Amino acid sequence: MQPSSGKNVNQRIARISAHLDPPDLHMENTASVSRLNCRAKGGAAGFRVAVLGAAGGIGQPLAMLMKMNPLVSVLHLYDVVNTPGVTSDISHMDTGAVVRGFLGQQQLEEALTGVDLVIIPAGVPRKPGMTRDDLFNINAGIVRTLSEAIAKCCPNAIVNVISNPVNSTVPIAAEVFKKAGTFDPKKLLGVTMLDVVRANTFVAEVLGLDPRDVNVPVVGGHAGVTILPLLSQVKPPCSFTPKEVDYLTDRIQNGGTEVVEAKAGAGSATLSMAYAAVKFADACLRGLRGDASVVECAFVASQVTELPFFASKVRLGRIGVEEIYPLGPLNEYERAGLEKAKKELESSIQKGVSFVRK
Ligand SMILES: NC(=O)C1=CN([C@@H]2O[C@H](COP(=O)(O)OP(=O)(O)OC[C@H]3O[C@@H](n4cnc5c(N)ncnc54)[C@H](O)[C@@H]3O)[C@@H](O)[C@H]2O)C=CC1
Ligand SMILES: O=C([O-])CC(=O)C(=O)O
Repeated sequence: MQPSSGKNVNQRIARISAHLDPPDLHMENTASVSRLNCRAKGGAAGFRVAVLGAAGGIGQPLAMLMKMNPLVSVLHLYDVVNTPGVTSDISHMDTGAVVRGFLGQQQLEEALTGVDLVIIPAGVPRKPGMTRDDLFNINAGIVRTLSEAIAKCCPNAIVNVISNPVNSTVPIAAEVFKKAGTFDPKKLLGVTMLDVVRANTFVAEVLGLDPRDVNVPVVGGHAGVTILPLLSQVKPPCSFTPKEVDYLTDRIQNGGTEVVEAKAGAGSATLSMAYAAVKFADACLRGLRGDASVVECAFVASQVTELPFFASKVRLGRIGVEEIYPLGPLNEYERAGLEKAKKELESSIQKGVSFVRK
């Protein structure tokens, strides 16, 4: 019995292998990967996406949700630690995207080659008592290194920057791309979607609505007073008392700190951020596919104000950011908030620029 059952198994493997493309070389580097971890024929058509920092608190659920996205055909998971395990785990999900893992700096370029969208949640998160700017010293260097590799390996990809402080890391990426001669302002986007997601949730609570029916534009940047919700432009149209405006503005601006404090040293928002990142990445991919009227808020190179970068509503299309919308009519409260936001943003942007130019 023994020899014949072994033979049957081998025949079965041979039959399955005949339906598979050549083995995925990247995966062969990982621990328990067999010949069967190859790309199945008939895998979904779609976009190629890389997640840099894929083994982290945001990276893992983000990778899982991207594996569930029908617009994704190939998902590259890169980190400096633990990608073999995360890749093996996620690759068992019976969704269309093929998952490949890349571990360590020596595999970074391979992870980036040929991708359409790069999502960057790599870097350290806050602990209670820290500001996002306190992360600059570590995360600036990480984003610079990753951006250099992007400029080299996938200069035409759309780049979604999540790593904090976003107000500085986006200018850092822009400077790296400028140095490399690859900067395309339409393709570099700082992810501020979590501010919109929070604003929709908190406003819906106050109004007694389903958050899915609420849309709050949040402009400026992604830290404290630079996060400027435009409560006068909420859809559906509504009004708030001055007390509600104060409460909502404060809660939206400090939503990140609320989570940092609740996690008490164990990091910052990861699950809601992964959700927001995937919502935003999906919008970028729908734009790339050619869908009409894909509009989201993002921190981009902009002429909406006198600052070189600013978050506002943008229309996403085949080439990335196809249109940046003006802020629209602001009330007095929002105009005062805008002045405060610009002051802080200016120095955060300059700090990022100087980091690369120094
Ligand atoms: N834009 C936004 O709205 C938000 C941004 N963030 C930021 O996202 C970043 C990541 O947060 P978490 O996932 O919670 O942190 P984490 O520490 O759980 O994960 C970060 C991951 O990055 C990896 N990493 C470190 N250096 C790397 C490098 N050179 N190349 C590739 N990967 C590298 C680490 O190994 C780790 O797996 C933080 O900077 C955090 O402040 C967090 C929440 C919201
Ligand atoms: O607050 C943090 O450090 C993480 C973050 O950006 C957010 O949750 O909005």
